[in-house]
Amino acid sequence: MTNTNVQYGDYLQLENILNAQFPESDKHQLPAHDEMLFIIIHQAYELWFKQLLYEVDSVAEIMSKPAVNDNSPELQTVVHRLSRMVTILKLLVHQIDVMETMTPMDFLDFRDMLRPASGFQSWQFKALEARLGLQYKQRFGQEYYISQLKQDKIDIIRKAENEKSILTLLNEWLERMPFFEEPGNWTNYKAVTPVEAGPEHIFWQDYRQLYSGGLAEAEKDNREYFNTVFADANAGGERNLSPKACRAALFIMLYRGYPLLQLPFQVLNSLLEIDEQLSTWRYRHMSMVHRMIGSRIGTGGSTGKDYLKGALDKHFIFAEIARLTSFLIERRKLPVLSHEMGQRLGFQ
Ligand code: HEM
Ligand SMILES: N[C@@H](CC(=O)c1ccccc1NC=O)C(=O)O
Repeated sequence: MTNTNVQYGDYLQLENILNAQFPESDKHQLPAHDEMLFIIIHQAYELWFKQLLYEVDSVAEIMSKPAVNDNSPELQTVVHRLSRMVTILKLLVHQIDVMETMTPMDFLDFRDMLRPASGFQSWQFKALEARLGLQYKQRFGQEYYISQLKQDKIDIIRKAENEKSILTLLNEWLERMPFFEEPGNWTNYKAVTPVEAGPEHIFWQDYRQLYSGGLAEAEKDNREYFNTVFADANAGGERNLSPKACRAALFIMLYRGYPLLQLPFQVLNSLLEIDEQLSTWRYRHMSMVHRMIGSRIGTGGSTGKDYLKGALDKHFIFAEIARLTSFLIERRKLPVLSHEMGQRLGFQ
């Protein structure tokens, strides 16, 4: 056994973190009991943001490798860490309950002393959004984005924006999915609908026709929408996921029962859950803000609740994955894959 003498308090740097609460109300000698809670809650959030960033960075590192094997321990690690992030985010959503034990009148006791501080200055929160894939051009209220930040913190956010985000890495990973380009998987494919020889892959020709056939009259526009999302001719523009990547993601969702597609499905699913938890947090934060300060402007100078509503509506990161559910068809109508493809995906 290694001979050590690590002490609890030293190890956890308790001298530092337990002596890091300095209420403004004390400085002004205008005691406000709830400011201690306000500080500690924010500190707890920032510690968790740090952990989330640590997990995101590690996931990005694994996904940056030229080939992440779909059935490998590496993908297992990605899934495991993404689910950990989901669990942490759920905790962060619940933590709002504790904040809400403070009443608007108790908040007013110290609110004015905080200006211009606000959550706007949480560079870790912004870096987290950026590392996941939220781009500057997509942000609501760009005028506020870095308005309250000092240059060293702006640099941290810019650096996070310039690294390959999880969304970009997801696109690259999906594009590398090999199954459609291996002819042996498709020679014995039995199309359900009449297909013609042509440039479009037999599976997608078949699937497009199956999908169109199942649409209600009022949904006929979805045919065009299908092509917009999946046809190579429509690559580029504002999209983060290419048609090829979208085809791979849809295929994973459709055939997730095959062993080789189980982990990839969980990757997609955890990313959607991360988006959902972040959005739940934004919603709960916004409602809390409305309850706390009504329609007053924020200490950070924004319109307050209205700004937060705009961010809530626009800051979805994995929306292009979420919208793929419009293109699912019933399991019982799914084309049966060839024996060769079945073997390739792991059923013997
Ligand atoms: C009494 C409780 C709170 C109130 C009234 C409140 C209010 C606000 C307001 C008005 C804004 C918009 C910026 C501004 O103009 O000030 C904002 C932004 C923000 N707040 Fe809070 N907040 C509260 C608690 C929290 C907590 C506990 C956190 C946890 C870290 C937090 C994190 C943030 C973040 C990250 C933003 C930026 C959001 C974005 O740009 O999308 N806030 N908050
Ligand atoms: N923006 C809030 C104040 C506030 O919540 C806050 C102030 C200082 C440090 C963190 C804060 N939390 C989140 O915005 C307000 O306008 O009341």
